[in-house]
Amino acid sequence: MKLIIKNANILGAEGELELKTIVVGDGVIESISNPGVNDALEGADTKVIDAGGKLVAPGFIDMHVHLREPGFEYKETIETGARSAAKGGFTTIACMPNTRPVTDNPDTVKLVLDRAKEADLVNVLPYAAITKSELGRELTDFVALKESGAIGFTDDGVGVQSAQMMKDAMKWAAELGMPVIAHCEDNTLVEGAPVAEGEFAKKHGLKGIPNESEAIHVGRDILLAEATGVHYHVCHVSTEQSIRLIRQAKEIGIKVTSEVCPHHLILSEEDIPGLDANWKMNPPLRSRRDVEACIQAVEDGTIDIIVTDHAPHSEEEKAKGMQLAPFGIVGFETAFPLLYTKFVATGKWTLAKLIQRMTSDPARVFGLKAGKLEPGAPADLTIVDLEAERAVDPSTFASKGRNTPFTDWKLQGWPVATIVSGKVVWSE
Ligand SMILES: NC(=O)N[C@@H](CC(=O)O)C(=O)O
Ligand SMILES: [Zn+2]
Ligand SMILES: [Zn+2]
Repeated sequence: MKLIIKNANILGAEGELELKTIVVGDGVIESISNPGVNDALEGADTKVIDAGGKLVAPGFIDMHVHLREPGFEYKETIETGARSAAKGGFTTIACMPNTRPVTDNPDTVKLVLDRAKEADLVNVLPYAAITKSELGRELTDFVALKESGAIGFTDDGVGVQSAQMMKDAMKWAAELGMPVIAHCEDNTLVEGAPVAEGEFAKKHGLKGIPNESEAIHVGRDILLAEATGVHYHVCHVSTEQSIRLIRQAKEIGIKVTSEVCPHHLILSEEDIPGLDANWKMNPPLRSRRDVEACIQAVEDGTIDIIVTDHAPHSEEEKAKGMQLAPFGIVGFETAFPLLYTKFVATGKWTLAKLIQRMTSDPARVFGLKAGKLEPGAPADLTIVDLEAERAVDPSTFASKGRNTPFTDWKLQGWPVATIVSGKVVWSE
């Protein structure tokens, strides 16, 4: 059966919107034509969606998410996480290995892939751990993990503290042609601190996380990437200093790429309203200066992609308060409207630039066959109502997680339908 999407506004080569008809067959885009050209195809064996002039974009790709299964199903499952992703317009997501057991063995990689297949919603790409149980003591079996379907190695949730361990990991990964994805954090500089150094920490008598705790690892790892030739990708960049180091490394041709989260582009520590753990995440909200540096870095390409770091936790856990609650906020269902409202509707970025950082750029960085609207590409599509405006209401989330600092924010540009391999996996 063919799928025909009529009255689709798609981004043209110059970033302008053009009304087109998209024809999908066998899960693949067959053609993109001017209105009317393919009317004859409409018939018995076709399903027609009238997009009514709404934006039809390549499905969003999120290369940093936490699905919590196996082990923490009370926070999220692969199915609820995948549904939440679909609701946010994402069609491909890459999940972190800080599950229980940690995804440090082929069986767990396979379990994640099997559950994702059963859920049959979005494409789920698993990362595997760099070290066993993410304890930083012993490397995992990279060859077996690659064979089982892992797409890269990371100990996200914690930094790899030993430089020698990181160097060995990079050597092996380089040999296998796999990327190393790093949560950059020096434990000796952050012990027990729940928020960033700054006015908020001072006012509430909390220990502060300094910027160097991130940038020290970024600098160290760039040197190790240079020495080993690995593709090194920096997780959730949040400081001016990290950006300076990445910019310089790119200039001299080291294979480094990086990502940033919507909250680090929009919120600073000055915005935290009080001791509410829905504002607690790792890395923490930093200074306004850091936020501006992150925005600048997305604009000039120092930061390649935008990711959510979707990190659901239960309400009980988040109720433990700023000091004791776990780090992390949910991200799928607010990401696009937040970025559209703050950067595109205000005229700071073009729509094409935002979409690029969420689709073709992640596909380029990680070598995925996705992220583009063209004949032959998988029919992974997102339909977005750029006019729709409404307030964020966590009680409506498909995710089990309700932990967001954006409750009641009035946002514009909401996804209305998500299509994966030509199949509608979510619609309003
Ligand atoms: N980002 C977070 O604040 N938390 C993540 C871990 C991580 O991404 O480092 C989590 O797993 O909850
Ligand atoms: Zn992390
Ligand atoms: Zn993470």
